[in-house]
Amino acid sequence: MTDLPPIPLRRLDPELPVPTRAHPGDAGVDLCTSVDVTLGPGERALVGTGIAVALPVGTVGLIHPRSGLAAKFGLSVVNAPGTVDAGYRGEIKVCLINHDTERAVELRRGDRIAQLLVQRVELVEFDEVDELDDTARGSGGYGSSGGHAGLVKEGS
Ligand SMILES: O=c1ccn([C@H]2C[C@H](O)[C@@H](COP(=O)(O)OP(=O)(O)OP(=O)(O)O)O2)c(=O)[nH]1
Repeated sequence: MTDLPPIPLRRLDPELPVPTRAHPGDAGVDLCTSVDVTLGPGERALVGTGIAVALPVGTVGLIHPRSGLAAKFGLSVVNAPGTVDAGYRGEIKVCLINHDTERAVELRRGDRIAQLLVQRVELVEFDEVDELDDTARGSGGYGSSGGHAGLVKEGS
């Protein structure tokens, strides 16, 4: 359910299906690879999906991995989530990576390899200042709150 109008989509590869949700209410629509590809352990490849879209300004397309392929084969997206800018009209591509250390992943043309989510984004401007306001977190990050034996608190 959205108040955005339907997003224009071109099938650059008419034999591949229009991306759809696996179930009503799913956040993403599945993207297919337009090519056969075998990824050895640790290998990556940029694959086409055969589709191009015209996203409205104020939205972004995010390319996420599919959790089933990630859990079962170690397949992910190198730059997850990939960013599809509203002004982009080229073919959506997915930079896949096989994180498994032993087994190759074989993908066939038409396999659903990733998912595309469309979200609204704030197109903010930035205002350079000399000082930022104080907060409880301050400049703490990168595990500063602990929660794991390997995350040693600064100063301890
Ligand atoms: O997973 C992705 C990521 C990006 N793109 C396309 C759409 C996006 O609008 C464009 C540029 O992506 P990004 O800004 O992430 O790449 P860049 O390396 O900064 O390239 P550029 O200099 O063209 O912005 O490439 C994809 O098809 N798939």
